[in-house]
Amino acid sequence: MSKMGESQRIYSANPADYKLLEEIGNGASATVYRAIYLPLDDVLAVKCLDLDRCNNGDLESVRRETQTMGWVDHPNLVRAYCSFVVDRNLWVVMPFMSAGSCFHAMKSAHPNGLEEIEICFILKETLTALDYLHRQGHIHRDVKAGNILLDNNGAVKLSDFGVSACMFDSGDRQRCRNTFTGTPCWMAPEVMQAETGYDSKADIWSFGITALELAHGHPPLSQYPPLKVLLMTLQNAPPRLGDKKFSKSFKDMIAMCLVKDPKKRPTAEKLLKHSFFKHAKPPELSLKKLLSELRPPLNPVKDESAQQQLPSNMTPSSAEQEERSTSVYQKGISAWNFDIEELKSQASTLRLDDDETVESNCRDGFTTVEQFKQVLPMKC
Ligand SMILES: Nc1ncnc2c1ncn2[C@@H]1O[C@H](COP(=O)(O)OP(=O)(O)OP(=O)(O)O)[C@@H](O)[C@H]1O
Repeated sequence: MSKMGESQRIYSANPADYKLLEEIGNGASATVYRAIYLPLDDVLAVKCLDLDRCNNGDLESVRRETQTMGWVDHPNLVRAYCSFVVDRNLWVVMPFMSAGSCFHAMKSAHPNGLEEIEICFILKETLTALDYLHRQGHIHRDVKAGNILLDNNGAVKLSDFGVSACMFDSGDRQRCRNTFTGTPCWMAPEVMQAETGYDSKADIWSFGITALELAHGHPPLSQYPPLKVLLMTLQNAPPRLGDKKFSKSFKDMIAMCLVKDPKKRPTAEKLLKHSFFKHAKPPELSLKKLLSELRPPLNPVKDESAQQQLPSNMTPSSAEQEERSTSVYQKGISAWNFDIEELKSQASTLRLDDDETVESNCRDGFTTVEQFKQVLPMKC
């Protein structure tokens, strides 16, 4: 299924036309490589999914991701130029985002978060992508800094449609989904409660959490285990941005996203009109400094050509260390997508008198283990 690229170029479905270079990313389901499309000498990214490692549910998510990536046509969304099967792998060909993800930007240069001017531009572009997706009847369901990609020209694109969902499934407009997915720190309260269902407003909550992640370098509650994140999200007041260094309009915009009742959250379209986004500066003013500070998001350990491109101030051992800490952080978060059964079994073995989490949550409102278990999703 070869397709026209953004630049009106056609990319073939012949693997011999692509030369895979170094690894640039590694997610729960795939490895992403920088690659050259030999007929045009174009640099691209190729996501390789090992189909043998996928069970039926994963295959469905792969099918959805490639399908969504194929039809999206928006400057702030990563689209698939084409996809095809090579041996037991699915290759998805897409534009190469040379500066990597916002998660990578924070880990490599700004562990305590980005500047407001940078965040404002990145969020405005991301929200524009969400507005487009929602108008098409789609929910992204995994909005987070790790899925917001940057290139060295200041382009911002939302990626990873592995868990995105269509609200028009089965031909009917299905406004509410009731499948449990997403990652706990960014997950809206209504998504955690499987029986209530959710819609595109769940992305607005995740967007608010992503704003806090960009401001602090990590999302709220990231220090807690998944089960505790679920419970605290449901029971505690929504997180807020408190730091004096940020503007009132930024704090107010986040507060509008992080309202527990989804009906009271604004749509992406309405949120784009918030005064915070009126201050967004073009990338040459907002992202120039950040982009100049970033190391290329290449895998320095496994690939010699990648190692040659490391800046002189980054020794292989510090690069290795960063890679290790990054992969632990990413796994700790992304793997949660697939750990719902594990969470349920954890909950079933918990006893009120021997678990601090349950005890504290009972103090905060839950009175029985049964009540506590009811917050856990029944579907996944
Ligand atoms: N087009 C691209 N250009 C540059 N880097 C990319 C591109 N696509 C993905 N990456 C990098 O690869 C990483 C993993 O990609 P992706 O998130 O698509 O994989 P995944 O297996 O779906 O991840 P997850 O664990 O979030 O489900 C991203 O975080 C990003 O750093």
